[in-house]
Amino acid sequence: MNAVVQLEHDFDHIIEAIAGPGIGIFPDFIDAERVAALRHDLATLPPWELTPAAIGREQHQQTNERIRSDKTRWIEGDTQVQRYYLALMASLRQTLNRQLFMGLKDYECHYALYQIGDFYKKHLDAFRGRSNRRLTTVLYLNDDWQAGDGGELLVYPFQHKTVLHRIMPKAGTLVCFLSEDFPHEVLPATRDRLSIAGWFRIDDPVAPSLLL
Ligand SMILES: O=C(O)CCC(=O)C(=O)O
Ligand SMILES: [Fe+2]
Repeated sequence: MNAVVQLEHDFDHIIEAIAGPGIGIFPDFIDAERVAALRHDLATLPPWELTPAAIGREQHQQTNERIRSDKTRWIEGDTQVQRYYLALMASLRQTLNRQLFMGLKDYECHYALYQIGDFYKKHLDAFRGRSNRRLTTVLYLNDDWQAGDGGELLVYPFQHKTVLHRIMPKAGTLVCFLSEDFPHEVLPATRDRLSIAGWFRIDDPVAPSLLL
């Protein structure tokens, strides 16, 4: 049984979460060995390949260190473990399309490095009718993360100020949510915080949203 098939089982929980509340948190989504390989892949990138992250729409990207201060690098399948992760997400995309008719056309993702004190202020990943990002995924790569290390992802219900989820960025945990529906922010940490943020996209941003 290969790894992708092995993880099919976990997709059931993702499907249920997206069809239900629109968000799910999945500890141990990826085995420790593969998480370690991804972490190593990111940690050994030449430093100049990690660049200040951009915000805004694709055509009008700008960096704004008041909103976010992490550094990112797109994952394009340069290494075996990158190809594994992209294949796994391709398989998830097919499952989402088959079971929820989401019409997801592709997936883009990047490594993100938040160094000590880095943050990403409260934001939405997509604005209705103005972005083709439909579903956000974040996979954390941090071994032995402790409560005192900070760096939590805070997720809010749409247009509410109370925190819905407070998520520690522990190795192997995947967070998955509808990009237009959940404002979220990354708190500063006292150690480096490594992750892969990704987005499933549709072709046409003005197409009607999934009706659940
Ligand atoms: O790293 C995280 O927990 C979330 C990152 C994020 O919100 C983003 O890249 O849009
Ligand atoms: Fe985000």
